[in-house]
Amino acid sequence: MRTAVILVAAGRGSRAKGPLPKQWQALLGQPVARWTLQAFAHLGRLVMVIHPDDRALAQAAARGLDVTLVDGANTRAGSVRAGLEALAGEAPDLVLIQDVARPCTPRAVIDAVIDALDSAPGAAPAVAVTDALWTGAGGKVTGTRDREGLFRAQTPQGFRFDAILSAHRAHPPDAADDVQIARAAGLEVAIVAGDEANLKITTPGDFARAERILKGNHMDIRLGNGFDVHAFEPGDHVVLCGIKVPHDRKLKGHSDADVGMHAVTDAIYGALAMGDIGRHFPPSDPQWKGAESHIFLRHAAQMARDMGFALSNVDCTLICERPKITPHAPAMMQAMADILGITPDRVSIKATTSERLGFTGREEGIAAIATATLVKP
Ligand SMILES: Nc1ccn([C@@H]2O[C@H](COP(=O)(O)OP(=O)(O)OP(=O)(O)O)[C@@H](O)[C@H]2O)c(=O)n1
Ligand SMILES: C[C@](O)(CO)[C@H](O)COP(=O)(O)O
Repeated sequence: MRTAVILVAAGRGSRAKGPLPKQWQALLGQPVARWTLQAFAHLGRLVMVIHPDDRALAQAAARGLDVTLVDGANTRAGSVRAGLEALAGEAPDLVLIQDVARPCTPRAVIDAVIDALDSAPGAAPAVAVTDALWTGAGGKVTGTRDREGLFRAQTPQGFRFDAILSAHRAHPPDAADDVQIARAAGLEVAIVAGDEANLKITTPGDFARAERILKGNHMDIRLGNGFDVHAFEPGDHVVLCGIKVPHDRKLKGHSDADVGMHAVTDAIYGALAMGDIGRHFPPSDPQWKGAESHIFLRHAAQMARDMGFALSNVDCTLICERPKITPHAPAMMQAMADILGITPDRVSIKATTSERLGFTGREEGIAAIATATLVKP
């Protein structure tokens, strides 16, 4: 089935106020219209109907996406008709008609509309009215209405293309939506499950609601990796992931030379795209000479929190022939968790040998590789 999408964007957004029509105003850093276009881009054929004065704004919002711009009319129905006429030559099988002012339409709603068109000429999402309904005048309740069987209509409203084109051509351009026009032409319209998240930005407060919804849809997940190596020198213990482990040599480096903790610290900085330990604690600066490694790790974890991230997990592999790590791993996980401010079940410390190959195989030093996951809800 060839499916086209008409996104109506020719309104003036008078109720939403602001310096520009609502569809061109910014929502989390990009125009409202761009969010809506992105939600439908997978369907391939996009026609956006605009006010002729808004062409530059529309081009900016659609940059990099394949969108045909068509001039609209002074009613919503007139704008939809302009979009339908622009598609008449190519006659797709199905058309979805979407308010560009609905930037949070979930993919499940779009899919449900398309699926319902297998068995009906029209389909549209709606949410059942759950509040009591009143009439009112002069600030007073003047009556009540039965809410049974009432729905709040949403978009996209989907139709077999030929049927809705004929219906629009036969109807004056004054209808509230395309379902009204379809029904006037005798087309059956199936109701599919809408979503409270599928709000239409109508008044100024709706921008903040839409931002909250989009933030929820777009959890920010960051991964970082870290790698470190320290050489052995004469000594009687090593410090690994915060734990003193008896050994016949020690690791060379400032202070505790905790190679595992350094790798985890760099993984966190990496996830934040904030460089590495050397950037925050330059070895050339005397105040950091001999600094203990937990200072670095605490700093990275605090920086993540300050940037709004929760540390979801860290995973560190120590690469050495000796000492044996496994007996100490539970204590290491607890020590790292305490410094990171997370529970030990989110910290993994494990080890491998390098099969006696390379510098770790010759027991010249220990290497560590680590991964960290940060999440901003
Ligand atoms: N002449 C019109 C009027 C509306 N629309 C579009 O239809 C959708 C739903 O309309 P509405 O929310 O009422 O938008 P506006 O007409 O812009 O808002 P207002 O009534 O507050 O001015 C919007 O995406 C709007 O851009 C359109 O393409 N052409
Ligand atoms: C089509 C529509 O979104 C269905 O709810 C709505 O009717 C269009 O917006 P308006 O505020 O009624 O113009």
